[in-house]
Amino acid sequence: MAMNANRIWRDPVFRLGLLFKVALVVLLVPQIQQAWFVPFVQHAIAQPSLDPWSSFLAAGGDPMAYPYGPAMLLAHLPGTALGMIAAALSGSDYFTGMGFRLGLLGADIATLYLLSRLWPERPRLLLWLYWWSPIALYVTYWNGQTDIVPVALVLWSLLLLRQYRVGLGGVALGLALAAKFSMLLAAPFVAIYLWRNKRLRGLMRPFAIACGATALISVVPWLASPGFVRMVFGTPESLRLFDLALPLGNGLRLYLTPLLYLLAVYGLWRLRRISFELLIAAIGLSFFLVVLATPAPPGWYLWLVPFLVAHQLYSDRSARLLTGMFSALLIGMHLIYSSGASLPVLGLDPAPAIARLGALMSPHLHSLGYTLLVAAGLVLLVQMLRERVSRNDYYRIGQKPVTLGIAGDSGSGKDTLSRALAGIFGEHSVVHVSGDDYHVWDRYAPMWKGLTHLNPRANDLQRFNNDVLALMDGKAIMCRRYDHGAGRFTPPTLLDKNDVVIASGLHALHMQRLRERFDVSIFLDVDEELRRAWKIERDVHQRGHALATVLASIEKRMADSRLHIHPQRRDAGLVLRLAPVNAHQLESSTAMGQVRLKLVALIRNGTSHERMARILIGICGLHLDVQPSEDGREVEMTIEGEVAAEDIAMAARQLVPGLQEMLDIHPQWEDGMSGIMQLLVLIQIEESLKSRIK
Ligand SMILES: Nc1ncnc2c1ncn2[C@@H]1O[C@H](COP(=O)(O)OP(=O)(O)O)[C@@H](O)[C@H]1O
Ligand SMILES: O=C(COP(=O)(O)O)[C@H](O)[C@H](O)COP(=O)(O)O
Repeated sequence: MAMNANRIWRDPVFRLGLLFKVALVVLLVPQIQQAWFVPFVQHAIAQPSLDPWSSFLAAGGDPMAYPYGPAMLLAHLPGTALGMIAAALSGSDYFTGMGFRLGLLGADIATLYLLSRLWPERPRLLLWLYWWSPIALYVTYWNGQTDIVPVALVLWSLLLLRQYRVGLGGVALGLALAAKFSMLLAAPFVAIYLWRNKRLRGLMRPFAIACGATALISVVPWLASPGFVRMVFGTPESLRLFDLALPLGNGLRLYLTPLLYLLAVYGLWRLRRISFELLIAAIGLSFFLVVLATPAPPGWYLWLVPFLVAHQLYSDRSARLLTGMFSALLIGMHLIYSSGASLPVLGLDPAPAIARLGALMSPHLHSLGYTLLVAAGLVLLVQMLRERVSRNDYYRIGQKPVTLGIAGDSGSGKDTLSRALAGIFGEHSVVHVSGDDYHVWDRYAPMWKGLTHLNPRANDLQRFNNDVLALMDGKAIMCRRYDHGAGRFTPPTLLDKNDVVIASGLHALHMQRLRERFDVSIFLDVDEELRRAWKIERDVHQRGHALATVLASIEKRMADSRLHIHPQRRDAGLVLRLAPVNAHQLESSTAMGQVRLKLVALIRNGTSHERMARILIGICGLHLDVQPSEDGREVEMTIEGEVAAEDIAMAARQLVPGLQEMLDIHPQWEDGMSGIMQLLVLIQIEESLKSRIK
């Protein structure tokens, strides 16, 4: 990512833009900076005080001069101080304003850098869309607003959030709030994003503490200052949120902007899981709603620019056309009706000519122009809603749980694979239903003299299927557990819905109605000698059975295994067969964990295996033998070799990048064939989710 940032600095489009912006900094003197912002910051430097707001008012300053918090002042100090030094050396106060504007150029460059880190794929297009953005050029350099500072801080916070650096991310958002309180509009969306993603829920507290503490430390000390309260809280700007209101009689008014904003917050809350991309879309849409629903000052439109850039980066030409139209209408309107800049170095001041043009515009024409602007904005907002949300892959797949069915004989590794998969999604996001919990009787029932556990009649498969289908539909179930230690059932407990449903059991793929609903159906077809060795090891040492009992049970179950368990193999989308590389290892006294295994994977859904094979060989250093079927609908891969968990993680980033946000923030990847099975299941999940989108 940093490489793209370096590419940006070297790009002629950046360098030309920088030259152009330096020229604007030198030549343009925005009225609001000259009349308000610069005198305030200059006073804060020349007359240092812990309460610059009261000090400025006491010196006869304009109460409208600086409606911003301490963080904004902090951002303006360096440039302005430099400018004041240059002014003192040169005897021309012009440099003070230039220093102030250089500070804004710095925030502008920081914003470009942050955008290049957030969306690194197309750096050249990003330069055209942001660095030459007409709205950004107009708001920051012609109108002279300083919203670029809080916008940069919000983007910094979002980038840190995506990197899970929530402490610093909270501080950044707290500083954005302390620069301009309106940035509070973004906070509910960030909170919902952290809360709705179980993998991120634990990050919410540190983020909120860091953000709240920073905002409080940055603002509370000045709440006792009458000057601060008057200049920062008393501004008419924040009251614009209430301008759009429906009169309901008796002085009662329905405020539409807060209403629309709250509906946007609720809309995000309704989503099950929210990707970072959806978070960005939601914040951008809410800013857009607020800006369109109020007679927003030009600075508020700058809040939209990063989100319009993201929209244009990932949409087609129509998004750029619509954004261009919206920008032209916005700038056309505000050039006439908002303050601008003069060019004293060139002896130019377009203000009188613009005022004359404004005088020609009747209120009707002004309203017509504003209506056109809002109409273009609404069309753009609807396009963003459609393309950034409704068509968002994550949005379309994320609203239903991912469901996995794992069947196999006793001791074939169903629970082990279930635990390994829960390790990469995070236990917090997985609900696991085991077929053992649906045995009709406990270990001591006399029925087991006649029936084996492998007989479907010894299991309440109807309830198993209904419960799994309920979880697939996002409903909670009541379920008892079979305790293999005691051989008894535990009392039923509530099993809540979750993002990933894993249903493992002897008969998990037995019922067609259920089998067809799984995103991935897996059959563990372990080498028989290996399975016996595993089962004996486990049943004797973990479940307390006598060796003779286990051996007798294995023999007794052979018929039912062939009759009821193995037929499920033909219905599985993914058949995984673990076998010892050297069969004699099982005969010798090799410890179970030392037996080197190979994996034969039969993949039935026509997954393109070429890239997978390349990465398993290239990144994981494995030996592969790939046998596609004649019709290309199946492929059998024999995988051998040693592979470390970190290589599995790297392969996953390459093979299933789209699933990264579904995994835990610290996925527990496994070494060896277990890790390969984790990877193969993820690949099948992605294939299945793609079919959901079609
Ligand atoms: N991939 C694997 N590698 C090594 N040992 C395994 C693997 N899968 C399962 N085992 C071992 O086999 C035994 C049975 O596994 P388990 O998951 O309980 O099977 P099941 O749930 O199908 O009855 C366990 O003791 C486990 O340690
Ligand atoms: O065959 C199985 C199924 O479990 P699994 O597929 O996990 O082997 C077990 O023997 C029964 O659940 C009884 O358990 P226990 O023998 O503990 O009473």
